[in-house]
Amino acid sequence: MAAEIPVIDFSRYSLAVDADKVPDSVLLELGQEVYQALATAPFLLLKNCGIEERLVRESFTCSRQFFELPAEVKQKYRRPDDPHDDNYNGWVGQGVESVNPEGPVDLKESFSYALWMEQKWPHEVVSFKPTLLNLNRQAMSLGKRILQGLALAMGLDRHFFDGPHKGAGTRNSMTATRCNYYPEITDETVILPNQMRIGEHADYVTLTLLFQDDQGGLEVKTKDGTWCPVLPVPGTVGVFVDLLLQRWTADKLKATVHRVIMPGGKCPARQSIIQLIAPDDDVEVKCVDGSDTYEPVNARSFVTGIFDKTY
Ligand SMILES: O=C(O)CCC(=O)C(=O)O
Ligand SMILES: [Fe+2]
Repeated sequence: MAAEIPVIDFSRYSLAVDADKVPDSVLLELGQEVYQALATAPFLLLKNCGIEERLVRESFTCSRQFFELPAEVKQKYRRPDDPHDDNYNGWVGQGVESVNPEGPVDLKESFSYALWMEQKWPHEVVSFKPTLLNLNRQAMSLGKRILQGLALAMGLDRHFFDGPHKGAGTRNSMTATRCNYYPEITDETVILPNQMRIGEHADYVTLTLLFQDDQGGLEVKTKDGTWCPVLPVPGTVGVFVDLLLQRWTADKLKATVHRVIMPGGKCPARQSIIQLIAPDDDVEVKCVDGSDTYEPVNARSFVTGIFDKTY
């Protein structure tokens, strides 16, 4: 089953390589590999992306230290209740979110942040802010490079997606990083029927990059509707297609439907960190093939429309 998840070597356009020195012909080949993989499999893993392993490990450590703080401390960094708040970032405690509105609440906590965010950084974990901002910067650059490869593979200009994402890291973009913490289960009798660590959903922006620890539990839905486990592969970054990229590509790439299941019985905590790559708030997303598969939508309204249903 796990063999269905392709692993692609991204070293030709890794962050360690000067982007200007990589000609379109080289990027096209790599972009086609990524595009073909995403057009057939629901998800892929990239290796040799140039994001330092040590940084990923340190990010998990800081994030865990934050989640282990008492709830009254984490409350200071709560995400606002209103999804229309333009700084819709911060801590979300357990039992609040249900990414699948039809399912029970997710058994997780999260902390989301963006590069421009000035307040709400937990000072209790000293290296939290610098470490996680460093990961956010590198993940945003990687996301941009993946989109450049996909643009060439789609017959577009290499920089087609650069413009609509130029505000990433500013207040005009919903591009954000989310640290997820799925607590240890010590008493499985408290788990509700069908309760997940995170219920079935697709992410709602352009692309999502995933860093996960070694616990497993992530599953992606294949085209025939079966669930495929994504076994953790150290040193790789996962790539999900999100709902706005599905609209842009007029269904040539389909959004990755995914969930994190409960391993069953007592189990240790699990951690993941995702980088959401979102178009700027004022971008109109319309099918690049000129078809009317989807009506053009404003990126911000599309996403807040989903928040209204989910949270
Ligand atoms: O924890 C994971 O592996 C996935 C997290 C996820 O799907 C999300 O935060 O949207
Ligand atoms: Fe997700």
